[in-house]
Amino acid sequence: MRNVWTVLKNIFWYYPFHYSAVTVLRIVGFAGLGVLSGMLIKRFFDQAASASGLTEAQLYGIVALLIVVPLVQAFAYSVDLALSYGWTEIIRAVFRRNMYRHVLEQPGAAALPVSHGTLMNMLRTDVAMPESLMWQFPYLLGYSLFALIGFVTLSLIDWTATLALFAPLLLALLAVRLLKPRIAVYFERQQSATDLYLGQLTDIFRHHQAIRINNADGALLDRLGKLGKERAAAGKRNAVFTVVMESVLDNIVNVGMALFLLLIGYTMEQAGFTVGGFTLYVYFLGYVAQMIRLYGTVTSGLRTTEVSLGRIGRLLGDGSVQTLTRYDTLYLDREPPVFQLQTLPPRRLDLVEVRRIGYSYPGTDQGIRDITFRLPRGSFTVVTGPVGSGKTTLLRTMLGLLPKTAGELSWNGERIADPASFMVPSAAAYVPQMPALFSGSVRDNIRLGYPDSDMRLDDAVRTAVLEDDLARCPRGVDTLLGASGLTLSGGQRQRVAIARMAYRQAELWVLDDSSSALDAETENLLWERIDAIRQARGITCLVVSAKPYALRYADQIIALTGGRIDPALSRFLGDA
Ligand SMILES: Nc1ncnc2c1ncn2[C@@H]1O[C@H](COP(=O)(O)OP(=O)(O)OP(=O)(O)O)[C@@H](O)[C@H]1O
Repeated sequence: MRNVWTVLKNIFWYYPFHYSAVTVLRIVGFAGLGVLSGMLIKRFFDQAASASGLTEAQLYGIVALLIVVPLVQAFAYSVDLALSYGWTEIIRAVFRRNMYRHVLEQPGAAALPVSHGTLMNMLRTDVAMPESLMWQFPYLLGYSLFALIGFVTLSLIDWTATLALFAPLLLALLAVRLLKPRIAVYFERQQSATDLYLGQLTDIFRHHQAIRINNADGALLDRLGKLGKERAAAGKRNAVFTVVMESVLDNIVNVGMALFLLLIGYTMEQAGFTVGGFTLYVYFLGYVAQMIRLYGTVTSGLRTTEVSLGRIGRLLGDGSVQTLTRYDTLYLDREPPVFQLQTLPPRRLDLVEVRRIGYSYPGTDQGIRDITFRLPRGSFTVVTGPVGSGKTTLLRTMLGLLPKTAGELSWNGERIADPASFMVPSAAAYVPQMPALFSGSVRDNIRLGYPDSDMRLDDAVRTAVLEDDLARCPRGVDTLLGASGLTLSGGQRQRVAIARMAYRQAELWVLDDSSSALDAETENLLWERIDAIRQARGITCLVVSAKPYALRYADQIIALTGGRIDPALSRFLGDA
C-alpha cells in the first residue's frame, strides 16, 4: 500500500494548486453549503410550525436562500469539473508516456517482462486507477466533514437519535473490512483474463497471414472465443462482487434509516421533537449514506490501485513508482520542439576486437560463451553454424541489444563501455534476421528518420539490388507499402532493410541472414555489390549466412557450435 500513497503524493505535486482548489471546493461546495441548506430547512419548518408562523419577509428570505444555495453549489460543481477533468487526462498521459519511454529505452532484444496483451491492458486501464482514486478523496473529505458537523449539530438536539443515525457507519466499516481482501482477488482475475484476451487479439492481427496460410482461422477464433468468455466471466464476477459490496453498504444504511425513524417517532412523542429537527435529521441522513458509499468506493479504489501498480511494477521493475510518476512537459497546448536527429560524428573503424564475450538467456543455459575474434578495417567475416548455434545471439550481444554477461568489446583499442549506445550509425548499422518495415513509402522506410538525399538513396537502392524491383513500380521509390510492408515479397523486404542499412553510411555493416529469401542470381549480385563498396570505402562486414555465396568473399569465418567457436571449422584473420 506504500506505493499507492507515494504515487498519490507524486500526483498531488503535479498540480498542487488545482488539487487543493478542488478539495476546498468540494468541502465548501458540498459540506459547507450542505450544512447551511440543512440549517435553513430546519429554521423554515420550525418557524412555520410555531404559533407566530412565518412573516412574509422571512418566507421570501428563506426561499431565496434555498434557491441561491443550490445555484452556488451548481457553480462550484462546474468549476470543480473544469479543474479536475483536464488533469485526469494529463495524469494518464504522463503515466502512459513514462511507460512507453521505459519500453523504448530497453535494449532492443530484451524481451518485455510482460506479454503484449498485458502491456495493452496496463496502458488502457491500470494507468487510470491512481488518478481516479485521487479525485475521490476530496469528496470523501467533504462528506466526512459534513457528517462530523451534522453529528455535532444533531447530538445537541437529540443524542440517541444521532447515535442511531451514525450507527450504520460502524457496521459499514466492519463490512468493508471483511470484504476488502476479496476486492483485490476479483480485480486481479479480471485483469489477467483481459491480458490473455488482448494478447490473443494482438497475435491474430500481427500474424494474420501466417494464420490464413496455415488454415488456422477456426482454431484461433475458437481460442479467442474461449478467452473472451473467460474474460467476460471474470469481469462479471468482479462487477457482481462490486455491486454486492455496494448493496451491502446500501442495505446497512437502509436498516439504519428504519431504526432511526423508529427512534425519531418515539422521541418526537416523548420529548416534543420539532418538525424542523426531524427535517434536519432526514436531510443529514442522505449525506451519511453518501459518505458510507464513498468510504466503500475509496477502500476498493485503494485495493485495485495497489493491484494495478503491482502489475505496472512488473514492467517497470525497480523504482517503478518513480519511473511511472516522473513528470515533464506533455506539449498539449503548444508544438513540441522539432526532433533533431542526433547523428553521431563519423567513427572510423580500424579494428574491432571481441574478447571472450558471452551471454546466457535468463533462466536457461542457452546463449554464447567465450567468443573471441577481430574485425580489421575492410574485412569480411562470415558467421556460420547450425540452426540454434548462437549466430544471432552473437551479433545482438556485440551490438548491445543483449547485455553481455562476460568479456569485452573494443573499437580501435578502446573499450566500448556501452555497446547499445555505441554500436549505432555512424559506427555500426544492422539488418536483423526479421527486419521490420512500416507503412509509408519505400523512401520513408529506407530513410527512416534520416535526412532526404536522392544521391544517397540511389546508392542504397543499388547496393541492395532493388533498382529493378522499383523500376517495375509506377511510383518507384515513392511506392506505398501496406501496414508492416505487407505488399512486398520476402526478398524485397530483406532488400529494403539492406538499403536502410546502407543509407546510414556506417563503418561496420552487420547483416543477419539477410539474403535467405533471395534467388541465387540476386544474392550473387548483392554480395558482389556489397564487396565492391567494402573495397572502395573500407567498410567492414560481419555477416551471418548459411549459404555459399557470401562465403566466397569471406576472409574470416567464425563457425559456431552450441554457442562456442569451433576452431576446426573456423578460419581467422591475424592472431585471434
Ligand atoms: N529469448 C530467448 N530465450 C531463451 N533462449 C533463446 C532465446 N532466443 C534464442 N534462444 C536460444 O539460444 C540459442 C541460440 O539462438 P540463436 O537465435 O542465436 O541461434 P542462431 O544460430 O541464430 O539460429 P538460426 O540459424 O535459426 O537463426 C538457441 O538454442 C535458441 O533456442
